[in-house]
Amino acid sequence: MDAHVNPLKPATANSNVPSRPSREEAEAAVRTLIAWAGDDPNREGLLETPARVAKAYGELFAGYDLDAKAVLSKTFKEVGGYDDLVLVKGIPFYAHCEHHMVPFYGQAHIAYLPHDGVVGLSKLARLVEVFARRLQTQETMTAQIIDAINENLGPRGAAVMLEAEHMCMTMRGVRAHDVKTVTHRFTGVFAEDRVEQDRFFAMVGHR
Ligand SMILES: Nc1nc2c(ncn2[C@@H]2O[C@H](COP(=O)(O)OP(=O)(O)OP(=O)(O)O)[C@@H](O)[C@H]2O)c(=O)[nH]1
Ligand SMILES: [Zn+2]
Repeated sequence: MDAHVNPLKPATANSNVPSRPSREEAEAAVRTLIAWAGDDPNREGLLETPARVAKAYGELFAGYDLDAKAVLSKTFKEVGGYDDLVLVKGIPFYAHCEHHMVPFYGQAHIAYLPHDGVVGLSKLARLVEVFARRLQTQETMTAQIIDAINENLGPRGAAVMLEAEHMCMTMRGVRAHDVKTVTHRFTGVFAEDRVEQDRFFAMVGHR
């Protein structure tokens, strides 16, 4: 998926904030953080780092320039009358927690019960990218994914589960290793029917 992300997005493309600082300002901020960490931004090994970090941010936070509606715009109706559950499980994602700006990463499992056609399977993985490549909480990301599915596909039901490890809990802070945070949300038939929920959990393989 990374190959489709533009690492050099223009500084003006974000509609969520009034304006972005220039690339030069972003690089200066990185130099400040290097000095704040205790190193010398002028030593040889760090000279190009601000430029690399700015470029990396273009990739890691590309989600601000991605649009869920565009990702889910194309559907297919010719599926032989198939209208049962579609589950795409184990979609890997890397996000950054909005509290510490360090990664949390794991897998997303997305299911829906089609109403009027199905969406290309890759689009569900792309949808995860739209929201993962931002400053996030796991709860917000879970809600945003299912809201986008409901708004754009109008399914009879949808289910989203995220399982993630938060590096702000492992490499700093409480240093609780191997802790997984699980969030899930059900809407439509999945919210109303425990049998559908259990089917989702069983198919995801969640114990
Ligand atoms: N609910 C939720 N909390 C998160 C997420 N990512 C990080 N956090 C938590 O955000 C909280 C921020 O707590 P604060 O007390 O403001 O910050 P802090 O002093 O750095 O907290 P510690 O991590 O406990 O050292 C921490 O408990 C994190 O574990 C997330 O996706 N969802
Ligand atoms: Zn955090």
